[in-house]
Amino acid sequence: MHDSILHILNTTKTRIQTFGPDAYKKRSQPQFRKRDFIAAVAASQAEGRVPVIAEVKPASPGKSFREVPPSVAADLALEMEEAGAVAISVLTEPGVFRGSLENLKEVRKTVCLPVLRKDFIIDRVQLEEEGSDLVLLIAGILGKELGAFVELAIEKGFEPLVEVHSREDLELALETDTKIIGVNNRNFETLKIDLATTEELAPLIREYDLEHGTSHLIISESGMNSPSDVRRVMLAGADAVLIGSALMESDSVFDKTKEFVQGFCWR
Ligand SMILES: O=P(O)(O)OC[C@@H](O)[C@@H](O)c1c[nH]c2ccccc12
Repeated sequence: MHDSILHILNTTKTRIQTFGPDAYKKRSQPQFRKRDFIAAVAASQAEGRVPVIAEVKPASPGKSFREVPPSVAADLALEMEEAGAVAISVLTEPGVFRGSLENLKEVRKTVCLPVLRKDFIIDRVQLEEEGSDLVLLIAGILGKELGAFVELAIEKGFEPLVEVHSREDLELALETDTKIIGVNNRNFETLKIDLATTEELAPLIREYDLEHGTSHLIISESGMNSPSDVRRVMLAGADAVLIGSALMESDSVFDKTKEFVQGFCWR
């Protein structure tokens, strides 16, 4: 693991210990009607759009994009929605990524799209926090506990998105009940991007599904800067893409999102 990721895991652990489980209000079920991400992806494809999950990301390791208080998060998400994004991802990790649960809450109140909570979930108590439609669970971090976290997430009313980066991660993911697998093109040890990660893993997921009569939605995550990057991962078998930095760095989040959404016809 890269130092910045280890730092995040440590501070997350400390935060949970400091505030203690009592600080987390139990989510009353059903908390709200979950927005159907899988249906949204199908609708987007049927309309000829590229399904883009657009990410509200104030910063990333070693890089700061912009100050994002909740009102700005909501405005950005609205621009993304109006430009045709299929869902919004909101960073809630408060240290390195400078996200917040307030941003998540404000975004979900403002847009009609499904919302993904992007964080480092390492403790069950985090699944009692602010609601979202989808929650990210990272196979490389949860390891053998992944299956139990997927079950709990489902029980709590979230749609899990299990993130993988290697064949070992993928094996763990395929043993769980997740319907959505995110292939992260960024290596958590070096933080380097390689879109070939999707080219390697997406076909393995397709093969698995054919053999087992199952069906997984594949999201290619990280490192896409242009419609041609998106084309590459879609041709490799991704159903949708997750883009943060390229949008946050642009002068117009609306225009940039639109560029990706309208990108090309891949069929
Ligand atoms: O900014 P990018 O390269 O477009 O990447 C977005 C998203 O994939 C990335 O933020 C991400 C993927 N997995 C994560 C896990 C935690 C925090 C962040 C992430």
